[in-house]
Amino acid sequence: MLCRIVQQQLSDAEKVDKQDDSPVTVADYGAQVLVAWALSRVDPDTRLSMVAEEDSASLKDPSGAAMLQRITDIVNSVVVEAGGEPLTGDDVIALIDLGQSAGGPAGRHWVLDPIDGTRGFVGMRQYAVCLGMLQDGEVELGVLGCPNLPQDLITDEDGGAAAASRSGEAGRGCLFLAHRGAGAYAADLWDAAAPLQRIRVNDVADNSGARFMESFESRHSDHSFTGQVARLMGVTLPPLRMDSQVKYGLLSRGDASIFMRFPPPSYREKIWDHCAGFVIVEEAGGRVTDAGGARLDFSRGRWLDLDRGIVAGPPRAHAALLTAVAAAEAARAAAGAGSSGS
Ligand SMILES: Nc1ncnc2c1ncn2[C@@H]1O[C@H](COP(=O)(O)O)[C@@H](OP(=O)(O)O)[C@H]1O
Ligand SMILES: [Mg+2]
Ligand SMILES: [Mg+2]
Ligand SMILES: [Mg+2]
Repeated sequence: MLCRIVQQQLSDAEKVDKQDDSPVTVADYGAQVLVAWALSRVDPDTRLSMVAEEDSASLKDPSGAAMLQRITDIVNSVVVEAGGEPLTGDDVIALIDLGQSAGGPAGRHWVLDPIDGTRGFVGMRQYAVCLGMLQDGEVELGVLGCPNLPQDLITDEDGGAAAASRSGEAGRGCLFLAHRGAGAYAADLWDAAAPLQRIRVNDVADNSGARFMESFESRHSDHSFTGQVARLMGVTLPPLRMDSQVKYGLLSRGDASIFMRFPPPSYREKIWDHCAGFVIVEEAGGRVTDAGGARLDFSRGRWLDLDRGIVAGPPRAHAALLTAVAAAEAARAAAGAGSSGS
């Protein structure tokens, strides 16, 4: 709800000042504080170990005082409504700092991306609040809150209308959740009493009918390489380009059957960008691996160690993906060798 309020304010303010991206900062921090606050409240006697994206350094600086006040105010509007005591600025900093855990293979760690898809949030597109739970190195729980995502299957060819945000519009707002061994589910994000619906990946028999997903931002994933892989797989539909882990939700629900992410070689993936989505896809019957076929390993701390990129899909499509990636790389290497020799 906090994120939805801020995104709405952002769309109103956009007409005034396009350069001011401080509202998104308020929402990133605000969501991180609220999740840490809610988890601490459930289990007040245990100090949470949390691996989260945001840190409080800039808020501790005197120049961050006004921002800290804005965050505290908006967080308190939600805390008070939930029956809690208002938080002070120091409480807010302490809750943000819970997110500095190093994670690792032992014990319980909550993994949080308070707003995944920040570019989508600012651009009035898709974003997600993403929370996972690691227990002794394995992802046991995952939750994705997707305020702008259509509740119905996406049927338009390129998903363009679905990718764009319709904040507050009826039929938008999905919650995806999974508990290892107990399946993956979807529900109406705005209705806590809504029934959970079991979801499954869609293992299409013929890739020509498959839809593939990738980042909206070409800086985050090489669109030309993924297009080449899709062609080699026989995919004919245009890509569905969306921000954030909503893509893992859509894969789990069967809106699309192929997910690819090939960032620049120097980029290191963070665990909070994939943790919640990973267990949801696996519990929906899918696979999520690096381009070499190794299952993602969240037990190594705040980062993932990957071979090139990430590919995901139902078992049959996933196997076809690994083959096509290898073929696309071989073709690229051959073309590179050819051009350097000429
Ligand atoms: N050059 C890059 N390559 C790959 N991922 C990047 C990137 N720069 C940022 N990202 C990550 O991509 C995430 C968004 O994923 P997607 O591309 O699927 O929308 C960002 O999460 P945040 O928005 O939480 O910062 C960020 O962590
Ligand atoms: Mg992220
Ligand atoms: Mg984020
Ligand atoms: Mg970020």
